[in-house]
Amino acid sequence: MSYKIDLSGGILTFTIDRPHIRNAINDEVIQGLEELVAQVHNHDPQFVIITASGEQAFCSGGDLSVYQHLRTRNEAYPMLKKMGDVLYRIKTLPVPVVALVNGMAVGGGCEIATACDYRLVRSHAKCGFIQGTLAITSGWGGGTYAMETIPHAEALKMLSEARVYTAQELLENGWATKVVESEAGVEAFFQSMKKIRPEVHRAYKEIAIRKWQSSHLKDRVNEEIRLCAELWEADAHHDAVERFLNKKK
Ligand SMILES: CC[C@H](C(=O)O)C(=O)SCCNC(=O)CCNC(=O)[C@H](O)C(C)(C)COP(=O)(O)OP(=O)(O)OC[C@H]1O[C@@H](n2cnc3c(N)ncnc32)[C@H](O)[C@@H]1OP(=O)(O)O
Repeated sequence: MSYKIDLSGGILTFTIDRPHIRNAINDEVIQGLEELVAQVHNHDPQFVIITASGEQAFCSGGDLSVYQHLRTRNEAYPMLKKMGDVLYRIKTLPVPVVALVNGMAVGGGCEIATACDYRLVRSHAKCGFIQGTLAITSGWGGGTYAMETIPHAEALKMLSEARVYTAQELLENGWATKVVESEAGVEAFFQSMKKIRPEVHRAYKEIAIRKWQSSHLKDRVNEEIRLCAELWEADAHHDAVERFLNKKK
């Protein structure tokens, strides 16, 4: 299985479990995220955590060995939309969603972390919207969420530079909630959050969801997905993916 879902101490944890491929996202992981959303509504946890196996990567984005076969905008759109839809459902879950960024989060991996309410970033982790180096934009909603999460200039810079940022840089631009050296830092975060009753956390999440609904966040995400699909079919994108996949051959 490419993922794990565990419930413990009122926390539902989703772990991407493909460390050999830097926890890249394939269709099975997308289905797992859809299962995560269903389990939140079944088990009523206090918090949701999204993380990944190993220390090297949180997530390296879409699995290029699989998605390289999507050539046209019409072929790419269904994958982008399916992942974009489940990421929106994760963002609008009725409880706080915490990304434990255990390692590199690049491309769609950075989008997943950005969709979460909080980002606890390990000090060695580097994260960035590197889609620009593949001649596309974010395509799962992450660009829209970045504009919601950090100041405009910082978001536009992070998206447009298409590079990885250090944990310290991510703390300075507001993307990282906290840089954690070890599990103790994560534990301290949850001990603090658990001092407040679940119904208060849910009420504040409701306020955020109402803001996103009234500002048509979902429509903005859908436009991002459409634009990414358009750029996807250009030779510049396919050539960049080809270079990555052939880099070691
Ligand atoms: C809308 C979202 C959008 C989309 O879905 O298209 C994207 O996410 S676009 C961005 C797609 N992701 C990338 O371009 C990142 C590609 N990966 C890397 O740049 C590096 O792997 C990095 C920086 C994440 C880690 O580098 P490191 O040197 O630590 O590891 P390797 O590069 O040697 O990778 C180990 C092994 O995993 C394979 N790998 C890594 N990432 C991916 C990926 N996203 N898709 C497929 N395969 C991936 C890599 O090829 C190596 O395989 P091996 O057979 O061992 O050579």
